[in-house]
Amino acid sequence: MEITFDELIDSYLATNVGTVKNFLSKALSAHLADNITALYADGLLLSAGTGNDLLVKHDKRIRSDKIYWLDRIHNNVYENDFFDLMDRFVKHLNSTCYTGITGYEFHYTLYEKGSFYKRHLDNFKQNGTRAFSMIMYLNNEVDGGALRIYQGNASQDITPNAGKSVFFKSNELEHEVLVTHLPRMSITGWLKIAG
Ligand SMILES: O=C(O)CCC(=O)C(=O)O
Ligand SMILES: [Fe+2]
Repeated sequence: MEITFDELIDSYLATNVGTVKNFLSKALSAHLADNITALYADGLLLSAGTGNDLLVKHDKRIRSDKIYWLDRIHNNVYENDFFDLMDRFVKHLNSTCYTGITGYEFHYTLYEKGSFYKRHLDNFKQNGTRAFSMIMYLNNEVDGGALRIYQGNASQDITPNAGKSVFFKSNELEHEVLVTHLPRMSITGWLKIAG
């Protein structure tokens, strides 16, 4: 069993914000970064929306990242390694914390230089199906682009280094992505409970 799983869960239980370095191996994060770079070069990344799926807005004043949804159907060997890792993590989380996660969704995210995502909650509905937010960073070089997470009057900044993962409850913690001065790459997703 990956020790990073327990480190991520323990830090979540202690502070409401789980973080762990090397959730993704160096090799896997490098391959995933290559994939997102290729998708970007091919023009396959889309402007991300906000709000629910029925009413997707593309408001560049709120967020300016670009995304690409991951799916096992794409049959990419590294993306499937990522999904295998997530399957092991969800199984471990459910068996140790009785979280009842039944699904997930993940997308690649690219913040071009100058991009950001203003303060928000990932799940603003009482009964939304997004239970936990989870982000894995793919960048070797970082300049700006911290993830700022708010709790009460306090906030903490998380530097988006390659391999690091962040994990928190989707309907509890407001957060924002500060302006990045270099391209910033990640996989962003949600662990879901039945709706
Ligand atoms: O990339 C991050 O650090 C956070 C992204 C985020 O908040 C989101 O996509 O909802
Ligand atoms: Fe978010």
